[in-house]
Amino acid sequence: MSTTAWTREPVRRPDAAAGEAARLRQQRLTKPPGSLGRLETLAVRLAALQGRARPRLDRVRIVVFAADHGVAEEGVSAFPQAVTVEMIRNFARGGAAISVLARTLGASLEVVDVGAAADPGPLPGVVAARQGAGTANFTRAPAMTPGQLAGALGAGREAVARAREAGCDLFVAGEMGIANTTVAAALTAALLDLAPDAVAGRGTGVDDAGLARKVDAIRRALALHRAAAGDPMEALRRLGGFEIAAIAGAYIACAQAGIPAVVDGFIAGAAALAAVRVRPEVRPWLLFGHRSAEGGHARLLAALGAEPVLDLGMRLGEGTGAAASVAVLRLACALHDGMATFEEAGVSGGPA
Ligand SMILES: O=C(O)c1ccc[n+]([C@@H]2O[C@H](COP(=O)([O-])O)[C@@H](O)[C@H]2O)c1
Ligand SMILES: Cc1cc2nc[nH]c2cc1C
Repeated sequence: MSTTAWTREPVRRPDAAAGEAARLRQQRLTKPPGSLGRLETLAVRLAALQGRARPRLDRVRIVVFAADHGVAEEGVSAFPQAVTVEMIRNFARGGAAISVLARTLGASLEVVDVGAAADPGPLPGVVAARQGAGTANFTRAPAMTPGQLAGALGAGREAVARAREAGCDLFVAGEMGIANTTVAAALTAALLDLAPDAVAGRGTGVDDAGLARKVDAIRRALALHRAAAGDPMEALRRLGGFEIAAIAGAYIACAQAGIPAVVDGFIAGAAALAAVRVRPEVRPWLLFGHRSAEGGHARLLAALGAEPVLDLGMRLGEGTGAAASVAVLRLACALHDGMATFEEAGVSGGPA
């Protein structure tokens, strides 16, 4: 039987010397100091995380974790639950937004079924790590049993192990799960002690009545699981979801393996919050790809002290916002690696 003991194993520390070497190189490149703004600091950060003065993003791994949620029966989504498994098939056929972004970036894409309500059966590029046919409705019971939580966290860890084996400069976790904005909002509210209406948004596009049902479902769930709020692992078990726990597990495993991860939108952000609350040393390994349009994401980012790379009004999930940011991160690395120094170019006014 799987356990969560591995989540307490040591986490790597970023390489301060590689970061400092990258910072000094940035000062010598042919531009006024700081003029490339965050393209400079992102390259320096990636250098420290990858332990090399010239970071590279040649091998990007994207993993979409998919699962269903018992709370969907409360009428909190604009779409039916069947969309989760239908989208798993769409990922497998290469027709989803993240499929296009992965192809365009030359990134490898894997899908992990952590527990959609319907079993899609064997599909190319889809790993079955099913913990059940969706979680329990958390307005009535804990979302997961301890065994399911351990299995879901382990599914994330195993995805990182496969990524590492394939060679991985950067890990992107995406998610797919009808009703998971309700789950992410409940978890965020519990971990940040916020009111349900401060974190609930329209998700896939619920109307006013749907939003009211969502706020009410979160309110009832927080009341039922009140005692777990101070224990992030228990909050994740009671108020989380299979794909959210898998992503939290993946972030912890990335920090243990020394692989930087780019966090996607609101749902991945809630997983990041849970991972950081369980293991605060995970935080330096996380870059934040974008600010989602979903209500609540801005507060979540603020609580994590995170400044996202992009703000494009996206709210799709699947890892799409993080994947879009990879293009910018690659530009940061290319500038850092390819620009001439003042000395090389014979340009005056460089550092002494
Ligand atoms: O990533 C985000 O910020 C985001 C914001 C809104 C919706 N989503 C996606 O939409 C689905 C959840 O929306 P909902 O309305 O069913 O809770 C799920 O599959 C997510 O990937 C994702
Ligand atoms: C079609 C569709 C695609 C998605 N991708 C992520 N969440 C989604 C939700 C819906 C409804």
